[in-house]
Amino acid sequence: METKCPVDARCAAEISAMLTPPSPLQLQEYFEEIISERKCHGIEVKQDGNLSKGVYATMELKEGELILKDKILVGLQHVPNKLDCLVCGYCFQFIESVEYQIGRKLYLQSLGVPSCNGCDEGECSSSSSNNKACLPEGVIEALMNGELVLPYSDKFPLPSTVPCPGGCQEAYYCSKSCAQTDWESSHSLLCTGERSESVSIEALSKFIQHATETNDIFLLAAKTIAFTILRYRKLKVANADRSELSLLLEAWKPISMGYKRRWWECISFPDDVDRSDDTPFRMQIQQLAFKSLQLLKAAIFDEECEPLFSLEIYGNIIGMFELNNLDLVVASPVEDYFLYIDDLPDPEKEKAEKIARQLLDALGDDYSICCQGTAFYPLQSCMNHSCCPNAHAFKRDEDRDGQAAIITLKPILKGEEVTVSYIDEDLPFEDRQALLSDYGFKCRCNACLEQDPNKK
Ligand SMILES: C[S@@+](CC[C@H](N)C(=O)[O-])C[C@H]1O[C@@H](n2cnc3c(N)ncnc32)[C@H](O)[C@@H]1O
Repeated sequence: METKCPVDARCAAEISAMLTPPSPLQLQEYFEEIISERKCHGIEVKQDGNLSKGVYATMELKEGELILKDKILVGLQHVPNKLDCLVCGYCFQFIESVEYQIGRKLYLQSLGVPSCNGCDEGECSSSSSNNKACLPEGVIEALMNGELVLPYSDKFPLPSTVPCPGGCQEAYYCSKSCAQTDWESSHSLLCTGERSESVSIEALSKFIQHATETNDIFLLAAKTIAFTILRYRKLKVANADRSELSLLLEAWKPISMGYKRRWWECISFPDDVDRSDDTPFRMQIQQLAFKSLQLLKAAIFDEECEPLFSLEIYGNIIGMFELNNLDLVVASPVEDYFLYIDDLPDPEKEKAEKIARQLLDALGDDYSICCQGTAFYPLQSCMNHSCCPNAHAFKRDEDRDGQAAIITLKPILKGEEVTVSYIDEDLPFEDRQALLSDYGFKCRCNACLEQDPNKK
């Protein structure tokens, strides 16, 4: 049976206003501001005749050019990945020191905490299953408390850790400014520490537990809702005379720009479920979202922002993450450190390897895992797919935080659309179309038109 949410009926008019796509003018103004803020050159966001937006070149672009670095609007490090990498909770750069990152991982391994082999999207492996060498006593502690400094680690400096100002001991930052910005943008409502501004820390913990056990996309949806509520409160202080709805729509504007559909309607159908179970599967997903929403409501409800707690809005927020294919990946300095040692000339290498080799053996195959998560990038999420793309997301050596970098793959003419591939474009035609059907469209790029067996 379809899940009914009372807020959907009570706030129908507000929800409809929130889900109405922005007008071409609103869209143009919003993205012009973002493009100028990000100091990007040579691109614009435009709608086509069907009101679907895309990114277009406003000048000739050369091959290999960085065309945009996009900041995260809301982002999240995957929960299992938190055990492998300690990163800033706002900008997602690695923090503390190479020694601490290694020591922390070894310490968690020694407690039997499973490691998530994130970069390969592999399965979580239990550390005890690998044949890892033991280290002399006290090495792990010395790595973590700074007593053991590894040779050449000064070539890979990391910012020291700043704890969450709310005292939750779960979020850490690279600077006071990242801590403050995250606090003001969403964390003050989602913090479980003593300074939390949530309605109930107990309810919040229940919501977090449910999301951790089911799908951490709910944590990202909660961040989006907290972000909108906090923007609403700030706007209200500065514009006391404006109506609640106009303030809510203004607060919601950055999210309103993202392409959305209801999560239970657009979620990829799992391979291991019988196709005839499509309807029950989608109803189950809707029920799961409703359960999560009720837990979140008990934790951070704000009456003036009630439409944000409707299943319709919650489903559309999660669907936005589902359809926008925006992985958050940050390379680990631990990997760079070991590669650096390996590249040293002798006799420096021989000396440095004495300790490096022992650490590598103790860490095992998963010695270095990148930071992995999901994020919403306002500009990158406007890019359409092509199986013969002219740009791609590519992190250069200097890209050490969660920002997305888009680089051209070939020269792009003025007025041409800038496209990326959402999938592995080297797959055969049928496999590509099957994967793209999860995004709700049939690709008609030149490669697909050429390879379509049914082409006339
Ligand atoms: C990340 S958004 C891209 C921006 C989107 N066109 C918009 O209006 O916001 C992904 C969605 O755009 C549409 N899309 C992307 N590439 C497409 C393509 N090659 N052909 C048709 N639709 C496409 C699909 O609806 C997809 O779910």
